[in-house]
Amino acid sequence: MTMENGFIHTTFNDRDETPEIAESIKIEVKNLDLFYGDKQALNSINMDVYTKKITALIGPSGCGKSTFLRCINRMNDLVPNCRVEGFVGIDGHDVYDKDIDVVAVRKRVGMVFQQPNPFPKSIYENIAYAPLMHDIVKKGKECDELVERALKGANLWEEVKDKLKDPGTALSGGQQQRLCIARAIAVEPDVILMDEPTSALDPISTEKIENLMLDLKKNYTIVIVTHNMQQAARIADYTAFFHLGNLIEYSDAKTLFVNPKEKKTEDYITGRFG
Ligand SMILES: Nc1ncnc2c1ncn2[C@@H]1O[C@H](COP(=O)(O)OP(=O)(O)OP(=O)(O)O)[C@@H](O)[C@H]1O
Repeated sequence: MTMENGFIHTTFNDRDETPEIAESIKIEVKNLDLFYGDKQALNSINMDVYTKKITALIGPSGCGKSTFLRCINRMNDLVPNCRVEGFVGIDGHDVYDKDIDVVAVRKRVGMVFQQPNPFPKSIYENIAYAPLMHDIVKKGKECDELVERALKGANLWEEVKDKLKDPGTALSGGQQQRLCIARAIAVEPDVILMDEPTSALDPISTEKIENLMLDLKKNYTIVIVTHNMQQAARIADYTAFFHLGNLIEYSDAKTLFVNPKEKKTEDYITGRFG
């Protein structure tokens, strides 16, 4: 389908014409405020993220997309002077509950970053390290099978099956990013967060990752930050537009791109600012 606003000429990929009526909620965000020191970076965000869907976060630089993404697995805990108020729930469990095991949260919520960041270890060890540490598998056959499964799940197996002992860092950028995705799915998360996962990649590697995301959403809930609106239109089921720390509009992707309700959203997607 061709976009009607004249700016993005793309087709919507693999998505129903009308969204399902009753989606199940995987992540519930209520009245979320975030401060870096005195500076408020997120203002009372309310948003439900739906199970086994791709949700894209878009908006101009500095609007809070990455900050919001990092709230979901508490990566912002690692930032000094960062304070979070409000509720982030995964399957109804408060991620910021004082008794919650943060390591367990990060195991359920995997993350893939802008720059592929394989460990300085072999391809095999990149995948096996966390599952062995978390006692998900035992060394040997069980672990070998998991490594194969994760690499197949990330559409990388055929390219690396004969060189599993080679360093992960020796792969191409696109292969390294798929290795990082394989590493994320190896611990069997529910949610995968992706922070501009293709911005460092060439168009062919980008297409492979986008196709991979469409495969992965059969099993995982995916939230992706992207600067690339065409990418959001191609792959996302839902899209959220942020501006200056506010969630301006959130809807199924088709509505947001073709028939946005807010003037600010329309101005952004038609290239008037940002
Ligand atoms: N560690 C930090 N300490 C202080 N301020 C920060 C920190 N990280 C982000 N910010 C500020 O918070 C705001 C939101 O930043 P964030 O990186 O979340 O935006 P973004 O929409 O992801 O931007 P970009 O698209 O450029 O990555 C910005 O004003 C930024 O300067």
